[in-house]
Amino acid sequence: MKRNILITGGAGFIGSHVVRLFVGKYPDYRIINLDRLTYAGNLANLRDVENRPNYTFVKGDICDYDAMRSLFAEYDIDGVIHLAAESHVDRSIRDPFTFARTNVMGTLTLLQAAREHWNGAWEGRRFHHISTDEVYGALPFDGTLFTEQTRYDPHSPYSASKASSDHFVRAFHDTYGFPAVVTNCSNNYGPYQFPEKLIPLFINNIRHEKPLPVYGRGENVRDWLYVEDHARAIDTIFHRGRDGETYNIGGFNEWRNIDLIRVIIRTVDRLLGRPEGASEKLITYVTDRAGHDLRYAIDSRKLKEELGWEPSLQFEEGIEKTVRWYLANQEWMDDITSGEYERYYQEMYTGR
Ligand SMILES: Cc1cn([C@H]2C[C@H](O)[C@@H](COP(=O)(O)OP(=O)(O)O[C@H]3O[C@H](CO)[C@@H](O)[C@H](O)[C@H]3O)O2)c(=O)[nH]c1=O
Repeated sequence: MKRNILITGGAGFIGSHVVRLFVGKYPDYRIINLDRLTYAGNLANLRDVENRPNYTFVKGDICDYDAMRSLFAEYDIDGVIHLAAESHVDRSIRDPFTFARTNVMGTLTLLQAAREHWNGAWEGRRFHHISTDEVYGALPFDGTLFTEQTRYDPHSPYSASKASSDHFVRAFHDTYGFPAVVTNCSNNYGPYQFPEKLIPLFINNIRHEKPLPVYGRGENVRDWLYVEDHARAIDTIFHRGRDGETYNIGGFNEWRNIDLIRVIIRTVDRLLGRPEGASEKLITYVTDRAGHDLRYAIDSRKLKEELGWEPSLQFEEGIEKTVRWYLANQEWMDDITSGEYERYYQEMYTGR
């Protein structure tokens, strides 16, 4: 079947994996990647697909209503996978306006453009909104999990903006019958992640023997999922999920930050031929993140039971692959860690 699918934020970390999967797996689909190319958007993430005949890149801003209307008309878009977002919690603490603009107004703008273009003919159309488990707030260390019924309780400006965007998507479904689905995923890791996030930041710092800034006492817990498994879940839900539903996506793979950091240190040291534990000395406990959520853990049984998806990669294998990728792609890392990044890094971590 021929389809015209708009993927927003396709030059970002998760977006680039979704674009790669769809371009390769669905030669009959036309994949339009819309990205504003902010600091985190990088066309180098898509070098291997940029010349494929079913792939088109468009530089643009999801907040630009006229541009979005023209885009829907020009490509006669019938499906949207919306990943474009500001995603880094620490940045949201310093600059909440940007998060409200992109994540809330950007999502609303896209919803309106899609609603206008589809004009009530919902059959065969779909708006898949990609969100986060952070909207659910924080869990204690008691084994409980976020389910699709968990009440929203966001704490950071980032998660507040994502929660708001999720509410707009559901409001469009409930008010207009708009064909939307929402997914909330846990922490992703893998190739092409911007090195402000824990795993690529620490791999790069270990390589350069720079301090590893552990927030607080390193006791916060996150659930980690390999990014290609997330992309497969999106493929499954985009095609077979039910309108108006929410699906949680997670790895059933909880790690305390400090334990995860030790695994990364061991893996990088081994692959660089350094003595075991040599880089442990780089661990530096720093001031905690304001409002730092203690624990995220997600129950993705609904997705497994209804649609048969489950993570395919064991964490040990995923981390090994990820570390190897960053060490083998130092040029990619060097390109994005020059200029503006260096200023951000200094501001963020000097004297923290
Ligand atoms: C960057 C950094 C992070 N941390 C801690 C904070 C968190 O407890 C944990 C992971 O941090 P981050 O990599 O920033 O990810 P986190 O805040 O959990 O949020 C991620 O995961 C979310 C899904 O849970 C996504 O919605 C977000 O977009 C994504 O950024 O490591 C440190 O201890 N030191 C650091 O330098």
